Amino acid sequence: MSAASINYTICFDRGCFTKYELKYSKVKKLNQKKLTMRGSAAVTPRSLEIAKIAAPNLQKQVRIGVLGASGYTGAEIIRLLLNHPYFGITTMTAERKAGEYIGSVFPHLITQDLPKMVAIKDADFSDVDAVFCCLPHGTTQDIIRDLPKSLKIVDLSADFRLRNISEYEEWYGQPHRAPELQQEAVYGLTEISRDEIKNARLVANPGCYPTSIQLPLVPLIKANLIEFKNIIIDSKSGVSGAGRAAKEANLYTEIAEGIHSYGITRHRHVPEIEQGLSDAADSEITVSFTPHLMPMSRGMQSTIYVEMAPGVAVEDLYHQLKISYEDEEFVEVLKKGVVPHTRNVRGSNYCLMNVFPDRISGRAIIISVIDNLVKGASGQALQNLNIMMGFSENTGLHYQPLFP
Ligand SMILES: NC(=O)C1=CN([C@@H]2O[C@H](COP(=O)(O)OP(=O)(O)OC[C@H]3O[C@@H](n4cnc5c(N)ncnc54)[C@H](OP(=O)(O)O)[C@@H]3O)[C@@H](O)[C@H]2O)C=CC1
Ligand SMILES: CC(=O)N[C@@H](CCC(=O)OP(=O)(O)O)C(=O)O
Repeated sequence: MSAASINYTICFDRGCFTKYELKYSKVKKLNQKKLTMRGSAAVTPRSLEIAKIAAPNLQKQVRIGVLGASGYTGAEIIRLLLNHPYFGITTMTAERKAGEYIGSVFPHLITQDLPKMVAIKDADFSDVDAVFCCLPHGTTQDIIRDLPKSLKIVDLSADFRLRNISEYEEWYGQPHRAPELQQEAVYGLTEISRDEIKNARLVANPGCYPTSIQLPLVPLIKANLIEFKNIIIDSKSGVSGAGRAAKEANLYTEIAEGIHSYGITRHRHVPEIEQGLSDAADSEITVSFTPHLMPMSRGMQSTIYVEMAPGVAVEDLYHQLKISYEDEEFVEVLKKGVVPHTRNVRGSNYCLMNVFPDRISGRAIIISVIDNLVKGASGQALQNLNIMMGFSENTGLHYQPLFP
């Protein structure tokens, strides 16, 4: 920028266009979906104003599609993307809510100018570089199979998480219809697999429970600090984990003022957790896993009971977690004795964890907390796409937890 003039670029996506056209007479409405203006202007209050608006838009160089924008993880990725300097939303899809604007489905987004949601069959992927696929598992395989091969994809569903197709079919109760894509998919537990994620076209974003469980256990298993048997995991989730589609079991009266277990011994995250832990151990690990539903909208805690390897003390587990995550922005091993609370990660991409001695000698209790919709879904998905597109991993993820 010279002292006398200022370079500006204005890149208007559909929806944003009219707003700025009214505001800045320099911008002529063209009959285009997208208009990019470049030039220079004398430094005046107006040109500075244009540049201020233009700078972030200029940089929105990656065009994003959100499939399943009308669901909880879709809404959450939109919330995060709206503050992302390089990713701009050009396409959004819905099923029942197709034809509606996001603000009518999610009023907390009503102030945002975003494209109308369309049915997937009507979506135009010609102006999309990457998609977040926020669709129910089972539906995702067919849809991803038909997307242009040039697209980078982060799939939030479980469809491509299990390498073993027959295991998928057993736990999800349906045939896998895109096994060839499964071979290509990279399991996207960011802190553990970022080197593979960098070169991936299709990333299978981990489940929320498996994220909260593998983050603390993988480093301890890799360091041989815990026994590979008798791992007991007790997890608790907020109700948004079940998605937005109406279900009787998720009515306020069924959830409020109580807590209950579900999926005992047969929850579909068991094979995903065991796959990750077995990879870390390089031998087969089985776990006891029981999820619970909590009367809160978002948040997740996993309490994990382990046996330490002979001669290992709780301090060794703590030290290992500390050194494993000392350079990680989104995983925080708390000070000794501090108990992680789900309320301290709400709305953020953080995982907080700590390890405590059990009163039974030789055993330890690990606690980790995440926001199921952020680190457990959309936040981690954004972390992964940042890596896939060559941006700094934390871009657009500087949200501090909400309080209260
Ligand atoms: N909620 C969570 O905490 C987490 C969820 N996930 C996974 O992310 C995915 C999305 O979850 P979530 O956002 O909670 O789910 P929701 O039920 O809230 O949203 C599902 C979305 O998919 C759309 N949809 C439903 N059926 C179809 C179909 N047949 N074809 C095309 N679109 C369809 C819905 O559109 P419409 O509403 O318009 O019908 C909606 O936009 C799931 O696979 C889930 O398991 C992963 C980690 C955590
Ligand atoms: C509370 C609740 O119902 N949670 C969901 C898990 C969350 C989720 O969406 O699972 P994926 O990450 O595999 O998609 C469940 O138990 O099936």
